[in-house]
Amino acid sequence: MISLSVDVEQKKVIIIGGGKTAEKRAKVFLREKARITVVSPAVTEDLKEMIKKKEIHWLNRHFENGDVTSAFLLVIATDDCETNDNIALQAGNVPLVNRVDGGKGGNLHLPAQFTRGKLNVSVTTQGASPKLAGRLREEWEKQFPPAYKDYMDFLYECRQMLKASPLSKVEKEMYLERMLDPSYLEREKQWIIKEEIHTKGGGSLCRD
Ligand SMILES: C[C@@]1(CC(=O)O)c2cc3[nH]c(cc4nc(cc5[nH]c(cc(n2)[C@H]1CCC(=O)O)[C@@](C)(CC(=O)O)[C@@H]5CCC(=O)O)C(CC(=O)O)=C4CCC(=O)O)c(CCC(=O)O)c3CC(=O)O
Ligand SMILES: NC(=O)C1=CN([C@@H]2O[C@H](COP(=O)(O)OP(=O)(O)OC[C@H]3O[C@@H](n4cnc5c(N)ncnc54)[C@H](O)[C@@H]3O)[C@@H](O)[C@H]2O)C=CC1
Repeated sequence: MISLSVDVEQKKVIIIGGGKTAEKRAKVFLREKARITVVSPAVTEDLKEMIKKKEIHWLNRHFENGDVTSAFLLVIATDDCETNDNIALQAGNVPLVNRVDGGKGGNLHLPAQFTRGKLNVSVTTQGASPKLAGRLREEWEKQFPPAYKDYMDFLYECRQMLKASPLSKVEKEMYLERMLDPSYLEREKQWIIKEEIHTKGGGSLCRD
């Protein structure tokens, strides 16, 4: 298995099951602006809230064969292994299948993850120890303070400026390396380097 970043915005995500794990998945995919349908005869309080707010769609019944055909990403999250096996069998043409009980027929795991703007850090143990994945996420979150959000925008902006500049490959490399020094988490230092690149012919400069 390899880790990929997948854009699910406006993509159809179908979640079978309405329990605690289904709720966790619905929250993750809603944050990413997917179009979510939950199929389950019962849903958690939080899912009910999301349904009431029309953030997600609910089919209030048990799974039926054919429910999954239009999914871009399917989450199989009932608490019944045989039902999950049957759903997996129906999902042959679904590109992405997350089977939360770790059984056969899934082709992706949800990693433990966090973001700081454009930075996304995620880790998976492929079912060996979800708890270890969570523990690592907690440790790494501490290493990346909230200031990283703006820092990521700064790195992005500088890289675009460098790409548009007439600087040599070696000089560009030097700037890309220098910006990784932790001191550039400070706004004032960010401004200094941006001005420097701009003076040397690198793209436009916007001060917010
Ligand atoms: C295969 C996978 C599903 C998939 O492919 O998506 C899966 C499967 C199962 N998890 C179970 C249990 C627990 N899962 C967690 C936590 C997380 N589990 C997550 C992912 C995954 N879990 C995928 C593998 C990813 C990997 O290994 O890296 C995380 C990373 C992401 C998320 O789910 O949001 C999230 C941490 C997020 C964070 O902290 O950031 C905890 C700890 C806790 O809740 O504190 C426990 C209790 C302790 C324990 O049991 O270990 C059970 C048994 C259930 C039962 O006993 O009934 C199964 C089924 C089985 O393995 O049989
Ligand atoms: N992080 C993870 O990935 C975790 C995964 N799990 C796994 O997730 C699975 C579900 O666990 P929970 O969410 O805790 O269970 P839960 O008991 O909270 O929810 C199960 C849901 O499935 C629904 N359901 C049952 N039969 C159905 C059917 N035929 N069609 C549609 N919906 C149906 C029920 O109505 C209920 O909403 C378990 O297999 C467990 O092993 C559990 C904990 C963590």
